[in-house]
This record gives sequence, C-alpha cells and structure tokens, in this order.
Amino acid sequence: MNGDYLTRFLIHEQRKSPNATGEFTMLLSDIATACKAIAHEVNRGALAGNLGIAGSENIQGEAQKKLDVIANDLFIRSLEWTGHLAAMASEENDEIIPIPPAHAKGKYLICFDPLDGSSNIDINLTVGTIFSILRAPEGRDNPTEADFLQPGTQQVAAGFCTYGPTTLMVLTTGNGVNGFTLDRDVGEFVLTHPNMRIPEETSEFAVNMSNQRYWEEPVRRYIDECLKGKDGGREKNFNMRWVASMVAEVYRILTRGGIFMYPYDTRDVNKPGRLRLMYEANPMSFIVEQAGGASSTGRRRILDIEPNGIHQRVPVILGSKAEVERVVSYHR
Ligand SMILES: O=P(O)(O)OC[C@H]1O[C@](O)(COP(=O)(O)O)[C@@H](O)[C@@H]1O
Ligand SMILES: [Mg+2]
Ligand SMILES: [Mg+2]
Repeated sequence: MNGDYLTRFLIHEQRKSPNATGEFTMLLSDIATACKAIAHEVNRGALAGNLGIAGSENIQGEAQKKLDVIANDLFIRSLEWTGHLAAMASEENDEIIPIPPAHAKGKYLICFDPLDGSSNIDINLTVGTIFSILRAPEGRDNPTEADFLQPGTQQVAAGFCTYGPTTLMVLTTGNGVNGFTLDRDVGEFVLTHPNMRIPEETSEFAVNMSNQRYWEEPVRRYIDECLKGKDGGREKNFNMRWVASMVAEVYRILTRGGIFMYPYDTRDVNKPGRLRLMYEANPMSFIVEQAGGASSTGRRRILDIEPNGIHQRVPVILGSKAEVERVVSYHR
C-alpha cells in the first residue's frame, strides 16, 4: 500500500508465498540498510574527504574513485554476516567474494555495482548502487565463479538505489516494479512509486553521441532518424538526454519512458560494450521488462544470454518497447 515502509511491504509480499522462510525478506532489508549507509557517505562528499580518486585500479582497468571503494566495503561488510548469502561478486573485486568462515551462509548469491555513474561523483550528479540476486546451487558450501554464471532469467530479485536529490530504491522480485523514497527523518524507505510502468511510446533517446563513429549501421540509422525527427522518416521529433549514470537514465525511463543505449562499438572486438552483464545489464533488464519495457543487445534479449564471466560486457539497448523493437528490427 502506498506509504508503506519497505520492510512492511516485503513482509506483505512474503506472505503471498506460503513456503517463504523470511530469509529473502531479510536479505532485501539488509541490502536497503547497506544502501542507506552508502547514501550517507555520498551525501557527506567533501565534508568527509570522500571525493576524488582512490589511487587504485579495478579489473576493468578503471581508476577507482574513493567512493567506489567506500561503497564496495560498506556493501560487503553489511552483507557478509547476514547469513543469507553463499557468496558475492562486485564490479570492484576481480574474483568472487567468499563469505568469511566465521559467518553463517545462506542460499543466495549477489552481484553488485557498488557505485554506478562514478564519473559523476565529483561533479555532484546522481550516482547509485545496482544489485542482482540469484540462487546458489543447493549444498554448495563454497560457490565458484561458475555458479554465478546463470542467465538473467534466473534472477530472483533485482534493484537499484539512486543517490540524488532524494535517495530512491527501485525493486523487483518478479512481481512488478516498486519505488521507495528514503525518509531521512525516520531512516526508512517508504513506498512512494507503486507498480511503475514504462510507457510503450517515447520521443526521448539517451546515447553517448561521442562514440557515434564506432557504432554499427543499424544504430547509426536509428539515431540518425531520431535526430532528423519529422524532417526525416520518423513521425515525431525526439529529445536527447545523457547523464552518464545508468541508474539515473533507467529511473528517468521508468518515470516518463525513453530509450537508453550503450550499443556495440567497433573500438575493441574483445569489448562488445561498456556495461557489464552481471551487475548492470541483467538487473536493469529484469526491472525494465517487469515494468513493461524491453531490453536487448540489438540482436538478442539480454536476459537470455548465457554469461561467460562475472565481468563480461554486453551491448545494451533498453526502455520503451516500441523503440527498442524498432532498433532490433534494424539489426535483422
Ligand atoms: O562515460 P560514458 O561513456 O558516458 O559512460 C557512462 C556509463 O558508464 C557508467 O558510469 C558505468 O558504470 P560505473 O560508473 O559503475 O563504472 C554507467 O553508469 C553510465 O551509463
Ligand atoms: Mg556501473
Ligand atoms: Mg560502478
């Protein structure tokens, strides 16, 4: 019910499955607590010396920001003792993160991007956290990377939190998409955006135009037509947005529709895209599809991809169904 606290909403959802043990509810609630802690550090910014680079690099070859490392540590420390996880995987860790032997283990795996949109931290723009939850294979005490490599259709939940003008958590457990705003006075997420739906039609696209010369023909054609609008083959004019934070782009699309693209580019054949499948493309695709949108590489549904590594990159085209299907049709 609108205005419900997240915990109450989760328990309400839990009651719909008679065999539920409550473990899932508690895990989601612990994730919300971790996001509150990250929101606090993001919000403190320069006051706490949290801006700037950390002086280290991650497996992607990216210079880590201080808040990438702070958010990563906070997320791991908040979740490793909960007893609901068998192992974790993070954008900022080369390998799988095991649960320390001293802590109880659970039946879920989590993949996460502790801080999405890192290039926007020092310029005070919206950043966020993205997560995807999978089941661990039964009886597997120490899951390996291979145990994480499940197609996105196997996700049991996915969500993201945005740290912007307000702190918002968007969540799906496969039963629609709901948005919760953090009430800082109470310290609780409150259901403010029940049953979010993406409009089928849109006239707003988001892509990093500076990469245009590396795109394949179908994407060039689509963006060209959007830029020409009514003066070209399209029946309407288009507006453009690019925030450089996937969390902010997807939240905009959940709110008013749109198409977001980080397509295949020819710069490096070993790097078919910028965004990572396990902790960016899969969770966002689950949310987008649950809200009535579509998500594709241009050639196939992202949620059907059989992953080949936890840091695998894929092309991403997601958002309002009609536009995504148009781009996909140009690839046929
Ligand atoms: O810098 P670019 O090419 O505009 O890319 C922006 C994209 O990269 C990202 O920042 C990658 O995520 P991280 O910040 O977690 O590495 C996305 O959020 C965003 O959509
Ligand atoms: Mg990211
Ligand atoms: Mg990140």
